[in-house]
Amino acid sequence: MIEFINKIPKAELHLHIEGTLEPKLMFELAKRNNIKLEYKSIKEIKNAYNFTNLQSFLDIYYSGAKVLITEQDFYDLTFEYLLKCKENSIIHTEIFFDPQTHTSRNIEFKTIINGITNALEDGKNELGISSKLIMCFLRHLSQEDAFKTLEQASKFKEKIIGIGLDSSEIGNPPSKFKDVYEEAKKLGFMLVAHAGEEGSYKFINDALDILKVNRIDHGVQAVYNNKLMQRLKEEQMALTVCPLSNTKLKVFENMKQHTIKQMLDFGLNVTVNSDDPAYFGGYLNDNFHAIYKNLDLSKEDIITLVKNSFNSSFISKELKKEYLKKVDDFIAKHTS
Ligand SMILES: Nc1ncnc2[nH]cnc12
Ligand SMILES: [Zn+2]
Repeated sequence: MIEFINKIPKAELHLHIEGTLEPKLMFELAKRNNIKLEYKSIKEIKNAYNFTNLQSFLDIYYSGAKVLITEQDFYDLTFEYLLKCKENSIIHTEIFFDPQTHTSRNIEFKTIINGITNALEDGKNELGISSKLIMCFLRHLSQEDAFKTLEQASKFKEKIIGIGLDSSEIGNPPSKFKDVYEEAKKLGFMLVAHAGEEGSYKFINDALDILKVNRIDHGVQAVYNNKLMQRLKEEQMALTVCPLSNTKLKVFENMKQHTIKQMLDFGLNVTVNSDDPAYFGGYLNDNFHAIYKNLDLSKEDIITLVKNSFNSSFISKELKKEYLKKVDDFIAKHTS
């Protein structure tokens, strides 16, 4: 089964590109850009990745991102992730980026987006991996700041498929960003938002009702409300669940406590994703291995999760059909 998991063609829908910054590249970029890191070795960095909750991670994650300065840095970061996609049999990926993390350090918007999208183009041509880019607003900042970021993005509209919302969930409800989401929708962006990661399940309802999102990122708190579970099932709302992230950030004490199998059995449209793999100890296949081993998933469960990812992606109907056929062909070849 591990071989089947490793090789089945997959889509990833919840991945922060800044969260793929491996300690080795962090050191290289720090050296290249003459930046002094707080850590003396890769081992020391890895030891610091001992999180107690979302905020304890975010502090370290934003600090790590300071080594990203030039277009080449963003290119290298992104291309390195695409090589991981190849290793993980990911044939389509939808990537988040956090422009405010960088523009607040006086890095130009065009430096960030050109570095990332040039790598994505090369990833398509050289590795055969298709991709979409989703711009996230940092929810600990103001809606006014989000509006400024939306304005900066307008010149690059054709490179960005959608808008997302991330960072510290508690204390920063979806309602804070109602107007900017309304504007983004008018401009034609797809809409997603982190909701119900460690914040209340009510934020999931709010992301749906107030922000009008097309997908929910995480959404694992939904299991605490039957009415919401029923709604998510009826709407077949996509939930981009990130198992290793959830255990690393103590949303669940350990993988045996994770509710993804319960959500799947209830009939929810759940997908598996890696969130910030360089910080959480594993890429997409590692996430699949962890839930497979700890939650007694069947082969059918794995197939459903994989198909859900393609069905919930923002690619065209034609490409969806093509990719789902690849999945079916793979299954046929590996079931006999
Ligand atoms: N898991 C996560 N939740 C909220 N914001 C994030 N930014 C990067 N990873 C995140
Ligand atoms: Zn995330």
